[in-house]
Amino acid sequence: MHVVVNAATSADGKLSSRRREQIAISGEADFERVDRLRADSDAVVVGAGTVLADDPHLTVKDADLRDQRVEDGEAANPVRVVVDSKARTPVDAEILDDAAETYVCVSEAAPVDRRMDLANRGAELVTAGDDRVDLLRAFAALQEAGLERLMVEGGGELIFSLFEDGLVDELRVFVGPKVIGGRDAPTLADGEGFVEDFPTLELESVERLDDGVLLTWQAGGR
Ligand SMILES: NC(=O)C1=CN([C@@H]2O[C@H](COP(=O)(O)OP(=O)(O)OC[C@H]3O[C@@H](n4cnc5c(N)ncnc54)[C@H](O)[C@@H]3O)[C@@H](O)[C@H]2O)C=CC1
Ligand SMILES: Nc1nc(O)c(N)c(N[C@@H]2O[C@H](COP(=O)(O)O)[C@@H](O)[C@H]2O)n1
Repeated sequence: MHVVVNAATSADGKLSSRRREQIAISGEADFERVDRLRADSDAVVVGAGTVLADDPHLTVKDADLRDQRVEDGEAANPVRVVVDSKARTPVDAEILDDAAETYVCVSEAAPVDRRMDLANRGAELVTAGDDRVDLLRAFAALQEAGLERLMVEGGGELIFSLFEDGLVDELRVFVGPKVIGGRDAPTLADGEGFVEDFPTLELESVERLDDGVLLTWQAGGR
């Protein structure tokens, strides 16, 4: 399995504002790059916080890229995955439409009726962990289901946990020309934060894109 974390941050490292509303940080060229990365992935993964905040669709926007996937024998869109400990994903969420298959990874603490609602909406449920999703087990289940190339789009809580569990192979960050600010605004890696054994990265490339910069790092675990 190969896990790429992709995100866009403001110049001051925020994923969005303290209101947690979706903000277009990427420009046109970066959104096109993200679309190509989605098209090259088996699954696009987000946390429940991102679903609740953004109601994303997580599909490939360019019809030519979708056609190419179908020509290659794949579904038009990659599988969508939500990491959602308490099964809070709304049943009318965009990611539960029929544009692609959707997996919801829940913990044992997720209420049974919520799990049933999601299953009735066609979601494939993966249960791993007691109070919160055990990412190592959940990702192993995704791999068993044939999902090898994973793209994680956020948000900050999920990205931190993936680094904590040593699950990140590559980090791609578009740093855009905005200052968002705010101590409560989400950053690239939130969670508890590290105080030692900081994950280290190896810089692979730096590319000017739109009015920002794309940084590509290889992640070496902890
Ligand atoms: N600029 C960008 O590229 C992106 C920005 N965003 C922004 O990020 C914000 C959402 O991020 P967050 O609030 O951090 O939520 P998040 O998307 O990281 O989801 C956190 C949730 O994931 C679930 N979860 C289950 N197991 C977990 C585990 N082991 N570790 C961590 N989480 C686990 C929990 O339900 C938790 O509440 C929104 O404001 C959204 O707009 C989100 C994605 C990309
Ligand atoms: N790459 C990137 N740049 C930005 O500026 C962003 N705000 C995001 N957000 C992510 O994209 C998701 C929306 O996807 P759909 O357009 O609905 O398919 C959003 O939920 C974030 O994960 N990404």
